[in-house]
Amino acid sequence: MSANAKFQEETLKLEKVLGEIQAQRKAIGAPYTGQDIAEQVLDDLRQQRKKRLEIAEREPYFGRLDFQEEGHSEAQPLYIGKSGVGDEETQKPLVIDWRAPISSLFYSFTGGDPSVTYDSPDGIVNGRVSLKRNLLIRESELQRVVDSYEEGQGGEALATDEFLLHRLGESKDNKLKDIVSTIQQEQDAIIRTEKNKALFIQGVAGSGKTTVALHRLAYLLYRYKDRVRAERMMILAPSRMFLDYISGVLPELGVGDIRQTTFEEWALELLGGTVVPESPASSLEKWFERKASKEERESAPGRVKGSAAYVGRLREALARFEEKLIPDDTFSPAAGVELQADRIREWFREEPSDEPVMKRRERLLNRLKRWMEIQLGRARWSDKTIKAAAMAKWKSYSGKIPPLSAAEFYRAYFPDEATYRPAASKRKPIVIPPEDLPILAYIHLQLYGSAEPAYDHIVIDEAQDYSPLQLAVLAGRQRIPSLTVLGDLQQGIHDYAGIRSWTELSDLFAKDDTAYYELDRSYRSTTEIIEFANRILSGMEGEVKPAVPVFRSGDPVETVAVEASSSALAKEIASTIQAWSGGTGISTIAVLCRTAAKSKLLHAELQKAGVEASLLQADQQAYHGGITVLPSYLSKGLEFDAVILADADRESYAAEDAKLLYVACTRALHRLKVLYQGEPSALIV
Ligand SMILES: Nc1ncnc2c1ncn2[C@@H]1O[C@H](COP(=O)(O)OP(=O)(O)OP(=O)(O)O)[C@@H](O)[C@H]1O
Repeated sequence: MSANAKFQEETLKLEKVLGEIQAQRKAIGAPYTGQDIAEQVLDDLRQQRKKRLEIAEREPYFGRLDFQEEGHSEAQPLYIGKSGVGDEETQKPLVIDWRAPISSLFYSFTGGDPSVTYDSPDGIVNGRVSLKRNLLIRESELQRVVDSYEEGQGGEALATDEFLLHRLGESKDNKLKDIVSTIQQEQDAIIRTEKNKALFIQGVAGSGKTTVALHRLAYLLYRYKDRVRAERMMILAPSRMFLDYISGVLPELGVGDIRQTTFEEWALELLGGTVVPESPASSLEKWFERKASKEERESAPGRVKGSAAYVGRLREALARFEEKLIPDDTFSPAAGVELQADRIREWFREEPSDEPVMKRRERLLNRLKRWMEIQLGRARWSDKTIKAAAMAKWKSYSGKIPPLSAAEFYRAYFPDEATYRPAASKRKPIVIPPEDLPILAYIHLQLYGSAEPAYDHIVIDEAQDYSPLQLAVLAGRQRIPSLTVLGDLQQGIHDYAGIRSWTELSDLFAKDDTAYYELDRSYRSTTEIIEFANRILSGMEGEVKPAVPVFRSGDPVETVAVEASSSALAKEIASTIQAWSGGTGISTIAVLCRTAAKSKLLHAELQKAGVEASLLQADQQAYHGGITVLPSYLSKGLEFDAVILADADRESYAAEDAKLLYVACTRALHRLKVLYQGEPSALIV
């Protein structure tokens, strides 16, 4: 069939599907505003469906796979889209949800042998693929039809996926996008991994970790409909700004209501406003605005206090506390009415051991109250004086089992290590160093538990910056381990608090409960940029894994010496920005400096040179796109069409700064320019 005929065929198909979607959408009326609760619930579902149909109307599907199931006489064309749409009359699927078992064929089939199998809820299904077609539909218009496999046409899928390259070549705005139409085989395997695993993903910069984790959440909600709820899922990311950057992906995948927060916010909420951390900006400054030695980073409080060994010490202290909780005193609410300490201890042990300590304490005290009521008998209990005296005894006994707060507990059991000052008053929060926050969260959960239900699934992004303690705190909020933990050790610029190897985290789980994947293909940057970044990696200590580029060629990376004056630097940057902005498909540009202080100076200098740029700082809530000046350590996780590294000199990026320089360079999609004044960093020569 000619390309024209294919286009015609697909145009007709699209008209038919759009007609059906529109009819279904129109049949759902305006939102219900009445008081009937049952009707409200039903309408909520209807409105959710309407939203999905609206998304589907813009782009109903992106792929077609012609599949002949074993035992069937002919191949069926399957259209795959972001959500499934059925023909209301025939009840047959018009569009199949990308998360459906059969859709996995679209992602896993890359040509070669057309005999394929996929896992369905009823078992393995065998069959043959005769066509794999990509369709680009934008705003309900068919724009491109590209076959990546057609039976009898050579047999091999195109070596480089034209569709993928087209997508990667596009310029980016200030938000991460979904990738349903071009999910790659190795990414699909991660997305579809079974729910009950602590899944660890080590992936090079730009390998799609964040994107894949978000798609996995959408998949789990679809696959485990009956067991998983969006309200019981959580995404943890390093900052509010990063959360804003990824905020568009889930709604586009038809997923709402998932809690998206940072570990810090989550833990502070858990502790109910009793503590506040020292400013995070000042802690970043401590590690990035001046050089910290290797020894300093290695023995940093975050490393020591976040280690698995420290979790062990906390656990042991909590066990000691519990052991000694019941005092040796006899409880005697009235003359001749006594309960020995051993008996009370027995009662305490009878409380369910999976309940937090303080809940058990409360139940025990209530039991004592009931006991004393029975022992005193109705006549004496109704005597006000006797009752008041007994209650006073009960109160004084309760006071011997004090309900310690987490902060009080840590001070009592680790007096040399809890360096914060006690609260000035009950209403004032205690100011704590950042490394104590996970400790207090851990203690609080053991003592008091949480009012929230357990989490069905937790995603932790940039997990190389997490300590074993932080992960232990989170895992404690699940009944069964179900986590997606992703990061890149090669980008571990916060190693003063994070890990050196994934086993530090995975060792917290039973072997059978864990799964580990590596992603080494990088989709973000051009081959030239990836090769440049890989050279920086090779200067790093220990085992390094270079990123493998998808073959997408761009302009060479330029390394330019600039005259040693701030105005010369600003002039060079201004002219680069001007050249790049001239219709080369570049809309976001980052100018990266080694520190926040330098970024501020350069930003002012650029303004003088007539460049309209925004300055991005540590406490920022959102990244707005356009031209941005920021310190390189804040660029982690983000991406820009083009990056200018303003100060790649020997002093700014010494050998131990390889990770930071790697992060900075791998933010660029299409263009990278590296400037230095004086001697260039040894990492780039
Ligand atoms: N299969 C894919 N199809 C199209 N684009 C993709 C694909 N996989 C990843 N990308 C793109 O690559 C870029 C990097 O993705 P993402 O930010 O998720 O990677 P990451 O591994 O989390 O990166 P980093 O660790 O460097 O922050 C994004 O622009 C994303 O859209």
